[in-house]
Amino acid sequence: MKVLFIGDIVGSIGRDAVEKYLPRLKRKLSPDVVIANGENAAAGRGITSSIYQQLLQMGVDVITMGNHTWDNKEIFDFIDEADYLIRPANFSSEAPGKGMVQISKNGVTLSVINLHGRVFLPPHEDPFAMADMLIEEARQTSPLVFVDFHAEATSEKIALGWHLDGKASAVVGTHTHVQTADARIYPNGTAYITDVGMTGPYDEILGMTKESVIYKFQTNMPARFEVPKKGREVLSGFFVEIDDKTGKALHCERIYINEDYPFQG
Ligand SMILES: C=C(OP(=O)(O)O)C(=O)O
Ligand SMILES: [Mn+2]
Repeated sequence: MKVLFIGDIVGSIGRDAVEKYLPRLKRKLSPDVVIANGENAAAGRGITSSIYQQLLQMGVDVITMGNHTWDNKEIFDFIDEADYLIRPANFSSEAPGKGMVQISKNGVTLSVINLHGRVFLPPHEDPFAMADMLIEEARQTSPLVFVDFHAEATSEKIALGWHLDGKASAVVGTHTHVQTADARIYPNGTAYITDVGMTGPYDEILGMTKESVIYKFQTNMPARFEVPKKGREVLSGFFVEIDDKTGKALHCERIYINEDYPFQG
Protein backbone atom coordinates (compact mmCIF):
# COMPACT_ATOMS: atom_id res chain seq x y z
CA MET A 1 0.00 0.00 0.00
CA LYS A 2 1.25 3.50 -0.89
CA VAL A 3 0.32 6.37 1.43
CA LEU A 4 0.75 10.09 0.76
CA PHE A 5 0.57 12.41 3.79
CA ILE A 6 0.12 16.17 3.30
CA GLY A 7 1.42 18.36 6.13
CA ASP A 8 -0.65 20.93 8.05
CA ILE A 9 -2.88 22.66 5.48
CA VAL A 10 -2.92 26.37 6.45
CA GLY A 11 -5.75 28.54 5.13
CA SER A 12 -6.90 29.08 1.55
CA ILE A 13 -3.37 29.16 0.15
CA GLY A 14 -2.84 25.69 1.63
CA ARG A 15 -6.12 24.38 0.29
CA ASP A 16 -5.32 25.82 -3.16
CA ALA A 17 -1.91 24.12 -3.06
CA VAL A 18 -3.60 20.77 -2.41
CA GLU A 19 -6.02 21.38 -5.29
CA LYS A 20 -3.10 22.33 -7.57
CA TYR A 21 -0.58 19.62 -6.71
CA LEU A 22 -2.54 16.60 -5.45
CA PRO A 23 -3.61 15.50 -8.96
CA ARG A 24 0.02 15.69 -10.13
CA LEU A 25 1.28 13.86 -7.04
CA LYS A 26 -1.35 11.17 -7.61
CA ARG A 27 -0.20 10.72 -11.20
CA LYS A 28 3.46 10.56 -10.12
CA LEU A 29 3.19 8.43 -6.97
CA SER A 30 -0.16 6.57 -7.33
CA PRO A 31 -0.97 6.61 -3.61
CA ASP A 32 -3.71 4.22 -2.47
CA VAL A 33 -4.52 6.48 0.50
CA VAL A 34 -4.08 10.24 0.96
CA ILE A 35 -4.01 11.65 4.49
CA ALA A 36 -3.79 15.37 5.36
CA ASN A 37 -3.56 17.31 8.58
CA GLY A 38 -6.35 19.87 8.48
CA GLU A 39 -6.16 21.53 11.90
CA ASN A 40 -5.20 24.89 10.37
CA ALA A 41 -7.32 24.57 7.25
CA ALA A 42 -9.88 27.28 8.19
CA ALA A 43 -7.81 30.50 8.32
CA GLY A 44 -5.24 28.74 10.50
CA ARG A 45 -7.68 27.84 13.25
CA GLY A 46 -9.57 24.58 12.92
CA ILE A 47 -11.72 23.25 10.09
CA THR A 48 -15.29 23.75 8.83
CA SER A 49 -17.73 21.24 7.37
CA SER A 50 -17.41 22.70 3.89
CA ILE A 51 -13.60 22.62 4.01
CA TYR A 52 -13.75 19.01 5.25
CA GLN A 53 -15.98 18.15 2.27
CA GLN A 54 -13.79 20.16 -0.13
CA LEU A 55 -10.66 18.26 0.92
CA LEU A 56 -12.42 14.91 0.46
CA GLN A 57 -13.56 16.02 -2.99
CA MET A 58 -9.99 17.05 -3.85
CA GLY A 59 -8.94 13.43 -3.16
CA VAL A 60 -7.91 13.44 0.50
CA ASP A 61 -9.13 10.22 2.17
CA VAL A 62 -8.50 10.96 5.86
CA ILE A 63 -8.07 14.28 7.70
CA THR A 64 -6.19 14.49 10.98
CA MET A 65 -6.20 17.36 13.48
CA GLY A 66 -4.27 18.79 16.42
CA ASN A 67 -4.28 21.61 18.98
CA HIS A 68 -6.67 23.74 16.89
CA THR A 69 -9.29 20.99 16.65
CA TRP A 70 -11.89 22.95 18.66
CA ASP A 71 -11.01 26.47 17.47
CA ASN A 72 -13.75 26.65 14.83
CA LYS A 73 -16.87 25.82 16.85
CA GLU A 74 -18.65 24.52 13.74
CA ILE A 75 -16.73 21.26 14.25
CA PHE A 76 -19.05 20.32 17.12
CA ASP A 77 -21.91 20.24 14.61
CA PHE A 78 -20.34 17.72 12.25
CA ILE A 79 -17.41 15.87 13.85
CA ASP A 80 -19.50 12.85 14.88
CA GLU A 81 -20.80 12.42 11.32
CA ALA A 82 -17.43 13.06 9.67
CA ASP A 83 -16.36 9.46 9.07
CA TYR A 84 -12.91 10.41 7.76
CA LEU A 85 -12.02 13.16 10.24
CA ILE A 86 -10.00 12.16 13.30
CA ARG A 87 -8.73 14.26 16.20
CA PRO A 88 -6.01 13.32 18.71
CA ALA A 89 -7.00 10.07 20.44
CA ASN A 90 -5.43 11.18 23.72
CA PHE A 91 -7.79 14.15 24.15
CA SER A 92 -10.15 13.86 27.13
CA SER A 93 -12.76 11.10 27.02
CA GLU A 94 -15.24 14.00 27.09
CA ALA A 95 -14.18 15.00 23.56
CA PRO A 96 -16.55 14.22 20.68
CA GLY A 97 -15.21 12.51 17.59
CA LYS A 98 -12.63 9.72 17.37
CA GLY A 99 -8.85 9.29 17.30
CA MET A 100 -8.58 6.39 14.88
CA VAL A 101 -10.18 5.41 11.59
CA GLN A 102 -9.70 2.38 9.35
CA ILE A 103 -9.76 2.71 5.58
CA SER A 104 -9.61 -0.14 3.06
CA LYS A 105 -8.36 0.11 -0.52
CA ASN A 106 -8.04 -2.84 -2.91
CA GLY A 107 -8.66 -5.27 -0.07
CA VAL A 108 -5.93 -3.83 2.17
CA THR A 109 -6.88 -2.05 5.42
CA LEU A 110 -4.91 0.84 6.93
CA SER A 111 -5.56 2.19 10.42
CA VAL A 112 -4.88 5.91 10.83
CA ILE A 113 -4.26 7.20 14.37
CA ASN A 114 -3.93 10.83 15.51
CA LEU A 115 -2.11 11.67 18.75
CA HIS A 116 -1.11 14.89 20.51
CA GLY A 117 2.16 15.69 22.25
CA ARG A 118 2.46 16.97 25.81
CA VAL A 119 5.86 18.73 25.91
CA PHE A 120 5.30 22.52 25.73
CA LEU A 121 1.62 21.63 25.16
CA PRO A 122 -1.44 20.94 27.34
CA PRO A 123 -1.33 17.84 29.61
CA HIS A 124 -3.34 15.43 27.46
CA GLU A 125 -3.44 11.69 28.24
CA ASP A 126 -0.20 9.76 27.70
CA PRO A 127 0.22 9.46 23.90
CA PHE A 128 2.61 6.51 24.21
CA ALA A 129 0.12 4.40 26.20
CA MET A 130 -2.74 5.50 23.94
CA ALA A 131 -0.71 4.49 20.88
CA ASP A 132 0.00 1.03 22.35
CA MET A 133 -3.68 0.48 23.13
CA LEU A 134 -4.97 1.62 19.73
CA ILE A 135 -2.30 -0.22 17.75
CA GLU A 136 -3.05 -3.47 19.57
CA GLU A 137 -6.72 -3.00 18.60
CA ALA A 138 -5.87 -1.96 15.02
CA ARG A 139 -3.55 -4.90 14.40
CA GLN A 140 -6.43 -7.33 15.09
CA THR A 141 -7.62 -6.26 11.63
CA SER A 142 -4.42 -5.36 9.77
CA PRO A 143 -0.72 -4.73 10.46
CA LEU A 144 -0.82 -1.48 8.44
CA VAL A 145 -0.91 1.44 10.88
CA PHE A 146 -0.17 5.13 10.20
CA VAL A 147 0.30 7.60 13.08
CA ASP A 148 0.14 11.42 12.90
CA PHE A 149 1.76 12.71 16.10
CA HIS A 150 0.92 16.40 16.46
CA ALA A 151 3.60 17.72 18.78
CA GLU A 152 6.09 20.51 19.41
CA ALA A 153 9.18 18.87 20.84
CA THR A 154 11.55 17.03 18.53
CA SER A 155 12.61 14.77 21.40
CA GLU A 156 9.04 13.68 22.17
CA LYS A 157 8.38 12.92 18.50
CA ILE A 158 11.58 10.93 18.02
CA ALA A 159 10.85 9.05 21.25
CA LEU A 160 7.37 8.02 20.06
CA GLY A 161 8.88 6.96 16.73
CA TRP A 162 11.30 4.61 18.47
CA HIS A 163 8.61 3.45 20.89
CA LEU A 164 6.46 2.42 17.93
CA ASP A 165 9.25 0.92 15.81
CA GLY A 166 7.93 -2.43 14.58
CA LYS A 167 4.39 -1.68 15.83
CA ALA A 168 3.40 1.04 13.33
CA SER A 169 4.09 1.23 9.59
CA ALA A 170 4.74 4.98 9.80
CA VAL A 171 4.93 7.67 12.48
CA VAL A 172 4.93 11.25 11.17
CA GLY A 173 5.23 14.38 13.27
CA THR A 174 3.12 17.47 12.51
CA HIS A 175 2.47 20.90 14.11
CA THR A 176 5.71 22.91 13.81
CA HIS A 177 5.08 23.71 10.11
CA VAL A 178 8.77 23.20 9.33
CA GLN A 179 9.77 20.04 7.46
CA THR A 180 12.63 18.11 9.00
CA ALA A 181 15.22 16.27 6.95
CA ASP A 182 15.15 13.07 8.98
CA ALA A 183 12.87 10.86 6.89
CA ARG A 184 14.00 7.29 7.60
CA ILE A 185 12.88 3.73 8.24
CA TYR A 186 13.70 2.43 11.74
CA PRO A 187 15.33 -1.02 12.13
CA ASN A 188 12.03 -2.83 12.72
CA GLY A 189 10.29 -1.32 9.73
CA THR A 190 8.62 1.88 10.89
CA ALA A 191 8.93 4.89 8.57
CA TYR A 192 9.45 8.15 10.43
CA ILE A 193 9.87 11.90 10.04
CA THR A 194 9.95 14.38 12.93
CA ASP A 195 7.81 16.93 11.08
CA VAL A 196 6.23 16.76 7.62
CA GLY A 197 6.01 20.57 7.47
CA MET A 198 3.28 22.94 6.26
CA THR A 199 1.14 23.29 3.17
CA GLY A 200 0.31 26.99 2.90
CA PRO A 201 1.93 30.42 2.61
CA TYR A 202 5.61 30.06 1.65
CA ASP A 203 6.72 33.61 2.50
CA GLU A 204 5.23 34.03 5.97
CA ILE A 205 6.08 32.75 9.45
CA LEU A 206 4.57 29.28 10.02
CA GLY A 207 1.78 30.51 7.74
CA MET A 208 1.06 33.72 9.66
CA THR A 209 1.79 37.24 8.29
CA LYS A 210 5.40 37.90 9.20
CA GLU A 211 4.92 41.58 10.18
CA SER A 212 2.58 40.74 13.08
CA VAL A 213 4.75 37.86 14.25
CA ILE A 214 7.94 39.97 14.21
CA TYR A 215 6.09 42.83 16.00
CA LYS A 216 5.02 40.37 18.70
CA PHE A 217 8.56 39.05 19.14
CA GLN A 218 10.00 42.58 19.35
CA THR A 219 7.41 44.20 21.61
CA ASN A 220 5.59 41.34 23.33
CA MET A 221 2.50 43.49 22.73
CA PRO A 222 -0.76 41.91 21.53
CA ALA A 223 -0.75 41.13 17.81
CA ARG A 224 -3.38 39.48 15.66
CA PHE A 225 -1.89 36.63 13.67
CA GLU A 226 -3.56 36.36 10.27
CA VAL A 227 -3.15 33.84 7.48
CA PRO A 228 -2.73 35.81 4.23
CA LYS A 229 -4.98 35.00 1.30
CA LYS A 230 -2.44 35.89 -1.37
CA GLY A 231 1.14 34.79 -1.93
CA ARG A 232 3.39 31.97 -3.01
CA GLU A 233 2.56 28.48 -1.74
CA VAL A 234 4.48 25.53 -0.36
CA LEU A 235 3.28 21.94 -0.21
CA SER A 236 5.01 19.66 2.31
CA GLY A 237 4.41 15.95 2.33
CA PHE A 238 5.64 12.47 3.15
CA PHE A 239 5.25 9.40 0.98
CA VAL A 240 5.57 5.83 2.25
CA GLU A 241 5.26 2.43 0.64
CA ILE A 242 4.09 -0.30 3.05
CA ASP A 243 4.26 -4.09 2.67
CA ASP A 244 0.63 -5.27 2.50
CA LYS A 245 1.37 -8.47 4.44
CA THR A 246 3.79 -7.39 7.15
CA GLY A 247 2.83 -3.73 7.52
CA LYS A 248 6.51 -2.84 7.43
CA ALA A 249 7.67 0.25 5.50
CA LEU A 250 9.58 -0.53 2.31
CA HIS A 251 10.35 3.03 1.18
CA CYS A 252 9.71 6.59 2.34
CA GLU A 253 10.53 10.07 1.06
CA ARG A 254 9.91 13.73 1.84
CA ILE A 255 7.92 15.90 -0.55
CA TYR A 256 8.62 19.63 -0.64
CA ILE A 257 7.17 21.76 -3.47
CA ASN A 258 7.49 25.54 -3.92
CA GLU A 259 9.10 28.02 -6.32
CA ASP A 260 12.58 27.20 -5.04
CA TYR A 261 11.89 23.47 -5.29
CA PRO A 262 9.46 23.13 -8.20
CA PHE A 263 7.33 20.03 -8.66
CA GLN A 264 9.20 17.32 -10.59
CA GLY A 265 6.87 15.04 -12.38
C1 LIG B 1 2.60 26.29 13.94
C2 LIG B 1 2.40 26.12 15.19
O1 LIG B 1 1.22 25.95 15.76
P1 LIG B 1 -0.26 25.84 15.29
O2 LIG B 1 -0.32 25.62 13.81
O3 LIG B 1 -0.76 24.69 16.06
O4 LIG B 1 -0.82 27.16 15.67
C3 LIG B 1 3.47 26.05 16.17
O5 LIG B 1 3.16 26.40 17.32
O6 LIG B 1 4.56 25.64 15.80
MN1 LIG C 1 -0.71 22.63 15.67
